[in-house]
Amino acid sequence: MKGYLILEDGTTFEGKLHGEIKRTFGEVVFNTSMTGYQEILTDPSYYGQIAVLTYPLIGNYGIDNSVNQSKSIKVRGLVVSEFNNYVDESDSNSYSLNEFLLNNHITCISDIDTRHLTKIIREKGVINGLIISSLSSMPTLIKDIKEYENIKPVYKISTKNIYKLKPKGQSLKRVGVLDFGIKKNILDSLLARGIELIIFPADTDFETINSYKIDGVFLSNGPGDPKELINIIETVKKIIDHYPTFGICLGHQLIALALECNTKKMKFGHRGANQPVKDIFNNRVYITAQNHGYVVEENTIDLDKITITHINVNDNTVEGISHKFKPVFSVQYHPEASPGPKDSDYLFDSFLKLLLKKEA
Ligand SMILES: NC(=O)CC[C@H](N)C(=O)O
Repeated sequence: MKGYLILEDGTTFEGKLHGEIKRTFGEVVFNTSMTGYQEILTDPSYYGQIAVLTYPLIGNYGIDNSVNQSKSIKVRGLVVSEFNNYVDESDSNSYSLNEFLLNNHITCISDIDTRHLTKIIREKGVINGLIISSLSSMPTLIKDIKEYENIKPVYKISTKNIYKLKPKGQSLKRVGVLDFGIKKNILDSLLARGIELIIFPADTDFETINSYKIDGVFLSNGPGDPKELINIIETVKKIIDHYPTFGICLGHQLIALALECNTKKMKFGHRGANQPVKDIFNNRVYITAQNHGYVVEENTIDLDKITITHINVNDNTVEGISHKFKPVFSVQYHPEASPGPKDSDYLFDSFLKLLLKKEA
Protein backbone atom coordinates (compact mmCIF):
# COMPACT_ATOMS: atom_id res chain seq x y z
CA MET A 1 0.00 0.00 0.00
CA LYS A 2 1.18 3.48 -0.87
CA GLY A 3 2.17 5.85 1.93
CA TYR A 4 3.95 9.11 2.67
CA LEU A 5 6.57 10.43 5.02
CA ILE A 6 6.08 14.16 5.55
CA LEU A 7 8.70 16.17 7.39
CA GLU A 8 7.88 19.20 9.48
CA ASP A 9 9.42 21.46 6.83
CA GLY A 10 6.98 20.10 4.25
CA THR A 11 9.36 17.75 2.40
CA THR A 12 7.27 14.78 1.27
CA PHE A 13 8.51 11.29 0.37
CA GLU A 14 6.29 8.67 -1.25
CA GLY A 15 6.82 5.01 -0.39
CA LYS A 16 5.16 1.70 0.55
CA LEU A 17 3.65 0.93 3.95
CA HIS A 18 4.28 -2.24 5.99
CA GLY A 19 3.32 -3.55 9.42
CA GLU A 20 0.29 -1.95 11.01
CA ILE A 21 -0.89 0.88 8.80
CA LYS A 22 -1.61 3.84 11.04
CA ARG A 23 -0.78 7.52 11.24
CA THR A 24 2.58 7.78 12.98
CA PHE A 25 4.23 10.94 14.27
CA GLY A 26 7.65 11.36 15.88
CA GLU A 27 11.13 12.82 15.83
CA VAL A 28 12.92 11.45 12.75
CA VAL A 29 16.45 10.23 13.54
CA PHE A 30 18.88 8.15 11.46
CA ASN A 31 21.03 5.17 12.42
CA THR A 32 23.96 4.13 10.22
CA SER A 33 24.49 0.57 11.55
CA MET A 34 24.91 -2.10 8.89
CA THR A 35 23.32 -4.84 11.02
CA GLY A 36 21.11 -5.10 14.07
CA TYR A 37 17.78 -3.70 12.89
CA GLN A 38 15.95 -5.83 15.44
CA GLU A 39 18.08 -4.61 18.34
CA ILE A 40 17.56 -1.00 17.20
CA LEU A 41 13.79 -1.47 16.95
CA THR A 42 13.62 -2.85 20.51
CA ASP A 43 16.12 -0.41 22.09
CA PRO A 44 14.03 1.61 24.61
CA SER A 45 16.20 4.72 24.06
CA TYR A 46 14.34 5.17 20.74
CA TYR A 47 10.93 5.34 22.44
CA GLY A 48 8.75 7.83 20.56
CA GLN A 49 11.15 8.33 17.65
CA ILE A 50 10.87 7.38 13.97
CA ALA A 51 14.09 5.56 13.06
CA VAL A 52 15.56 5.86 9.57
CA LEU A 53 17.95 2.97 8.90
CA THR A 54 20.53 4.06 6.33
CA TYR A 55 21.69 0.51 5.48
CA PRO A 56 19.87 -0.05 2.17
CA LEU A 57 18.36 -3.51 2.85
CA ILE A 58 16.41 -4.21 6.05
CA GLY A 59 14.66 -7.42 7.14
CA ASN A 60 16.98 -9.67 5.11
CA TYR A 61 17.91 -12.03 7.96
CA GLY A 62 14.46 -12.18 9.54
CA ILE A 63 13.53 -11.82 13.19
CA ASP A 64 14.67 -13.94 16.13
CA ASN A 65 13.17 -12.97 19.50
CA SER A 66 16.34 -13.93 21.39
CA VAL A 67 18.12 -10.73 20.30
CA ASN A 68 15.38 -8.32 21.41
CA GLN A 69 16.70 -5.57 23.72
CA SER A 70 13.32 -5.21 25.45
CA LYS A 71 9.98 -7.00 25.31
CA SER A 72 8.52 -4.99 22.42
CA ILE A 73 9.37 -2.62 19.58
CA LYS A 74 10.11 0.79 21.07
CA VAL A 75 10.58 2.97 17.96
CA ARG A 76 7.33 4.63 17.00
CA GLY A 77 7.92 4.19 13.26
CA LEU A 78 10.47 2.81 10.82
CA VAL A 79 11.80 4.21 7.53
CA VAL A 80 13.86 2.04 5.19
CA SER A 81 14.99 1.84 1.61
CA GLU A 82 14.41 -1.80 0.59
CA PHE A 83 12.11 -3.82 2.86
CA ASN A 84 12.69 -7.58 2.89
CA ASN A 85 10.42 -10.21 4.43
CA TYR A 86 12.93 -13.03 4.89
CA VAL A 87 12.11 -15.99 7.14
CA ASP A 88 14.79 -18.59 7.92
CA GLU A 89 12.86 -21.78 7.09
CA SER A 90 15.48 -23.94 8.84
CA ASP A 91 14.79 -22.18 12.15
CA SER A 92 11.35 -22.64 13.69
CA ASN A 93 11.83 -19.45 15.76
CA SER A 94 12.44 -17.24 12.75
CA TYR A 95 9.72 -14.97 11.42
CA SER A 96 9.45 -11.92 9.17
CA LEU A 97 9.97 -8.23 9.86
CA ASN A 98 6.43 -7.52 8.65
CA GLU A 99 5.00 -9.96 11.21
CA PHE A 100 7.18 -8.41 13.92
CA LEU A 101 5.84 -4.94 13.06
CA LEU A 102 2.24 -6.21 12.92
CA ASN A 103 2.53 -7.95 16.32
CA ASN A 104 3.81 -4.67 17.81
CA HIS A 105 1.35 -2.35 15.99
CA ILE A 106 4.17 -0.40 14.33
CA THR A 107 4.22 1.22 10.88
CA CYS A 108 7.12 1.13 8.45
CA ILE A 109 7.52 3.03 5.22
CA SER A 110 9.89 1.59 2.60
CA ASP A 111 11.19 2.61 -0.81
CA ILE A 112 12.37 5.90 0.66
CA ASP A 113 15.59 7.51 -0.54
CA THR A 114 17.14 7.24 2.92
CA ARG A 115 20.36 8.83 1.70
CA HIS A 116 18.52 11.97 0.66
CA LEU A 117 16.46 11.96 3.85
CA THR A 118 19.58 11.60 6.00
CA LYS A 119 21.23 14.49 4.19
CA ILE A 120 18.21 16.66 5.06
CA ILE A 121 18.43 15.65 8.73
CA ARG A 122 22.19 16.29 8.78
CA GLU A 123 21.66 19.72 7.27
CA LYS A 124 18.59 20.87 9.23
CA GLY A 125 19.00 18.79 12.38
CA VAL A 126 16.57 16.21 13.76
CA ILE A 127 13.11 17.06 12.54
CA ASN A 128 9.60 15.84 13.32
CA GLY A 129 7.82 13.77 10.71
CA LEU A 130 4.58 11.99 9.98
CA ILE A 131 3.95 8.66 8.24
CA ILE A 132 0.51 8.62 6.66
CA SER A 133 -1.38 6.57 4.07
CA SER A 134 -3.13 9.38 2.22
CA LEU A 135 -2.22 13.00 1.71
CA SER A 136 -5.87 14.04 1.84
CA SER A 137 -6.13 12.81 5.45
CA MET A 138 -3.11 14.85 6.56
CA PRO A 139 -3.80 16.82 9.75
CA THR A 140 -1.94 20.01 10.56
CA LEU A 141 1.50 19.04 11.77
CA ILE A 142 1.42 21.67 14.52
CA LYS A 143 -1.49 19.87 16.17
CA ASP A 144 0.47 16.60 16.12
CA ILE A 145 3.50 18.18 17.71
CA LYS A 146 1.39 19.34 20.66
CA GLU A 147 0.04 15.81 21.05
CA TYR A 148 3.43 14.54 22.15
CA GLU A 149 5.00 17.60 23.73
CA ASN A 150 4.65 16.69 27.40
CA ILE A 151 5.67 13.08 27.37
CA LYS A 152 8.50 12.07 29.70
CA PRO A 153 9.16 8.72 28.08
CA VAL A 154 11.41 7.31 30.80
CA TYR A 155 8.46 6.92 33.16
CA LYS A 156 6.45 5.11 30.49
CA ILE A 157 8.95 2.36 29.81
CA SER A 158 10.73 1.82 33.11
CA THR A 159 9.86 -1.30 35.12
CA LYS A 160 6.80 -0.77 37.31
CA ASN A 161 8.02 -3.15 40.04
CA ILE A 162 11.33 -3.84 41.76
CA TYR A 163 12.77 -7.20 40.63
CA LYS A 164 15.99 -9.18 41.05
CA LEU A 165 18.25 -11.01 38.62
CA LYS A 166 20.95 -13.46 39.70
CA PRO A 167 24.05 -14.41 37.71
CA LYS A 168 24.40 -18.05 36.62
CA GLY A 169 27.41 -18.71 38.84
CA GLN A 170 28.48 -17.21 42.14
CA SER A 171 27.28 -13.68 43.01
CA LEU A 172 30.36 -11.53 43.61
CA LYS A 173 28.58 -8.24 44.23
CA ARG A 174 25.07 -6.82 44.30
CA VAL A 175 24.17 -3.69 42.37
CA GLY A 176 21.05 -1.54 42.26
CA VAL A 177 20.02 -0.69 38.70
CA LEU A 178 17.88 2.35 37.97
CA ASP A 179 15.87 1.35 34.91
CA PHE A 180 15.22 4.27 32.56
CA GLY A 181 14.59 1.86 29.66
CA ILE A 182 17.49 -0.53 30.07
CA LYS A 183 18.72 -2.67 27.17
CA LYS A 184 18.80 -6.42 27.82
CA ASN A 185 22.42 -6.67 26.81
CA ILE A 186 23.46 -4.28 29.59
CA LEU A 187 21.74 -6.51 32.17
CA ASP A 188 23.42 -9.55 30.56
CA SER A 189 26.84 -7.84 30.59
CA LEU A 190 26.56 -7.11 34.33
CA LEU A 191 25.24 -10.60 35.15
CA ALA A 192 28.05 -12.20 33.12
CA ARG A 193 30.52 -10.63 35.57
CA GLY A 194 28.88 -12.22 38.59
CA ILE A 195 26.96 -9.10 39.55
CA GLU A 196 23.56 -9.72 41.13
CA LEU A 197 21.03 -7.06 40.15
CA ILE A 198 18.11 -5.36 41.89
CA ILE A 199 16.26 -3.38 39.27
CA PHE A 200 14.33 -0.31 40.42
CA PRO A 201 11.67 1.81 38.67
CA ALA A 202 13.02 5.15 37.38
CA ASP A 203 11.25 7.19 40.05
CA THR A 204 12.48 5.16 43.06
CA ASP A 205 13.74 7.48 45.81
CA PHE A 206 17.18 7.21 47.35
CA GLU A 207 15.87 6.00 50.71
CA THR A 208 14.22 2.98 49.07
CA ILE A 209 17.34 2.13 47.05
CA ASN A 210 19.48 2.57 50.16
CA SER A 211 17.26 0.22 52.18
CA TYR A 212 18.50 -2.70 50.05
CA LYS A 213 21.90 -4.26 50.69
CA ILE A 214 23.78 -3.15 47.58
CA ASP A 215 27.45 -2.50 46.77
CA GLY A 216 26.99 -0.04 43.91
CA VAL A 217 24.53 1.51 41.50
CA PHE A 218 24.16 1.33 37.73
CA LEU A 219 22.27 4.09 35.87
CA SER A 220 20.84 2.90 32.56
CA ASN A 221 20.33 4.25 29.07
CA GLY A 222 16.93 5.67 28.21
CA PRO A 223 14.91 7.98 25.96
CA GLY A 224 14.30 11.71 26.05
CA ASP A 225 15.91 14.87 27.40
CA PRO A 226 17.92 14.20 30.60
CA LYS A 227 17.32 17.72 31.91
CA GLU A 228 13.59 17.03 32.22
CA LEU A 229 14.26 14.38 34.87
CA ILE A 230 14.56 16.83 37.76
CA ASN A 231 13.59 14.43 40.60
CA ILE A 232 15.84 11.70 39.24
CA ILE A 233 18.82 14.10 39.11
CA GLU A 234 18.28 14.82 42.83
CA THR A 235 18.27 11.07 43.54
CA VAL A 236 21.46 10.62 41.48
CA LYS A 237 23.17 13.33 43.57
CA LYS A 238 22.58 11.21 46.68
CA ILE A 239 23.53 7.97 44.92
CA ILE A 240 26.95 9.23 43.81
CA ASP A 241 27.65 10.49 47.35
CA HIS A 242 27.08 6.99 48.75
CA TYR A 243 27.84 4.32 46.15
CA PRO A 244 30.29 3.37 43.42
CA THR A 245 28.28 4.34 40.34
CA PHE A 246 28.50 3.52 36.64
CA GLY A 247 26.25 5.20 34.04
CA ILE A 248 25.69 4.55 30.35
CA CYS A 249 24.24 7.09 27.91
CA LEU A 250 21.22 8.64 29.71
CA GLY A 251 22.83 7.42 32.95
CA HIS A 252 26.03 9.28 31.98
CA GLN A 253 24.08 12.47 31.26
CA LEU A 254 22.27 12.23 34.61
CA ILE A 255 25.56 11.81 36.49
CA ALA A 256 26.92 14.89 34.67
CA LEU A 257 23.80 16.92 35.56
CA ALA A 258 24.03 15.75 39.18
CA LEU A 259 27.61 17.07 39.17
CA GLU A 260 26.35 20.45 37.98
CA CYS A 261 27.44 20.11 34.34
CA ASN A 262 25.00 21.02 31.58
CA THR A 263 23.64 18.90 28.71
CA LYS A 264 22.39 20.12 25.34
CA LYS A 265 20.59 18.72 22.33
CA MET A 266 22.85 17.85 19.41
CA LYS A 267 22.04 18.80 15.84
CA PHE A 268 21.41 15.24 14.66
CA GLY A 269 22.96 13.03 17.34
CA HIS A 270 25.14 9.94 17.08
CA ARG A 271 23.36 6.74 16.10
CA GLY A 272 25.32 3.88 14.62
CA ALA A 273 27.86 1.17 15.31
CA ASN A 274 31.14 2.72 14.18
CA GLN A 275 31.62 5.92 16.18
CA PRO A 276 35.32 6.37 17.04
CA VAL A 277 35.96 7.26 20.68
CA LYS A 278 39.35 8.13 22.13
CA ASP A 279 40.26 6.94 25.61
CA ILE A 280 42.36 9.85 26.85
CA PHE A 281 44.31 7.83 29.48
CA ASN A 282 45.70 5.13 27.23
CA ASN A 283 45.56 7.15 24.02
CA ARG A 284 43.61 4.44 22.20
CA VAL A 285 40.66 4.77 19.88
CA TYR A 286 37.78 2.34 20.27
CA ILE A 287 35.01 1.80 17.74
CA THR A 288 31.72 2.15 19.59
CA ALA A 289 27.97 1.75 19.19
CA GLN A 290 25.98 4.86 19.99
CA ASN A 291 22.43 6.14 20.16
CA HIS A 292 22.06 9.57 21.65
CA GLY A 293 20.69 12.99 20.75
CA TYR A 294 21.95 14.91 23.80
CA VAL A 295 25.49 15.46 25.02
CA VAL A 296 27.33 16.83 28.07
CA GLU A 297 28.61 20.34 27.36
CA GLU A 298 32.37 20.28 27.76
CA ASN A 299 32.75 23.87 28.92
CA THR A 300 30.40 23.26 31.86
CA ILE A 301 32.54 20.47 33.34
CA ASP A 302 34.32 21.43 36.55
CA LEU A 303 37.78 20.00 35.87
CA ASP A 304 38.77 20.36 39.54
CA LYS A 305 36.46 17.49 40.42
CA ILE A 306 35.74 15.71 37.10
CA THR A 307 38.08 14.16 34.53
CA ILE A 308 37.05 13.91 30.89
CA THR A 309 38.01 10.32 30.08
CA HIS A 310 36.74 9.90 26.50
CA ILE A 311 36.06 12.12 23.51
CA ASN A 312 34.44 11.49 20.14
CA VAL A 313 37.06 11.62 17.42
CA ASN A 314 34.57 12.85 14.78
CA ASP A 315 33.32 15.95 16.57
CA ASN A 316 35.32 16.16 19.84
CA THR A 317 32.20 15.89 22.01
CA VAL A 318 32.47 14.43 25.52
CA GLU A 319 32.04 10.64 25.56
CA GLY A 320 33.06 9.77 29.11
CA ILE A 321 33.77 11.27 32.52
CA SER A 322 34.99 10.08 35.90
CA HIS A 323 34.93 11.75 39.30
CA LYS A 324 38.34 12.68 40.67
CA PHE A 325 37.52 11.80 44.29
CA LYS A 326 34.53 9.43 44.16
CA PRO A 327 34.20 5.96 42.56
CA VAL A 328 31.90 7.29 39.84
CA PHE A 329 32.33 7.02 36.07
CA SER A 330 30.16 7.06 32.98
CA VAL A 331 30.20 6.87 29.19
CA GLN A 332 27.99 8.35 26.54
CA TYR A 333 28.30 5.35 24.21
CA HIS A 334 27.15 1.74 24.55
CA PRO A 335 29.95 -0.61 25.68
CA GLU A 336 27.47 -3.51 25.64
CA ALA A 337 27.11 -2.77 21.91
CA SER A 338 24.08 -4.61 20.76
CA PRO A 339 24.46 -4.37 17.83
CA GLY A 340 28.04 -3.29 17.36
CA PRO A 341 31.70 -3.75 18.25
CA LYS A 342 32.80 -5.29 21.55
CA ASP A 343 35.87 -3.02 21.98
CA SER A 344 34.54 -1.33 25.11
CA ASP A 345 33.30 -4.40 26.99
CA TYR A 346 36.18 -3.82 29.42
CA LEU A 347 34.19 -1.04 31.11
CA PHE A 348 31.98 -3.63 32.80
CA ASP A 349 35.16 -5.24 34.18
CA SER A 350 36.25 -1.79 35.41
CA PHE A 351 32.94 -1.44 37.25
CA LEU A 352 33.35 -4.84 38.92
CA LYS A 353 36.92 -3.89 39.93
CA LEU A 354 35.60 -0.68 41.45
CA LEU A 355 33.02 -2.63 43.46
CA LEU A 356 35.64 -5.10 44.67
CA LYS A 357 38.12 -2.34 45.48
CA LYS A 358 35.61 -0.60 47.73
CA GLU A 359 35.45 -3.72 49.85
CA ALA A 360 39.26 -3.91 50.14
N1 LIG B 1 20.82 5.75 24.57
C1 LIG B 1 20.49 6.65 25.49
O1 LIG B 1 20.50 6.41 26.68
C2 LIG B 1 20.06 8.01 24.98
C3 LIG B 1 20.10 9.10 26.01
C4 LIG B 1 19.30 10.34 25.63
N2 LIG B 1 17.91 10.04 25.53
C5 LIG B 1 19.80 10.93 24.34
O2 LIG B 1 19.17 10.81 23.32
O3 LIG B 1 20.88 11.54 24.33
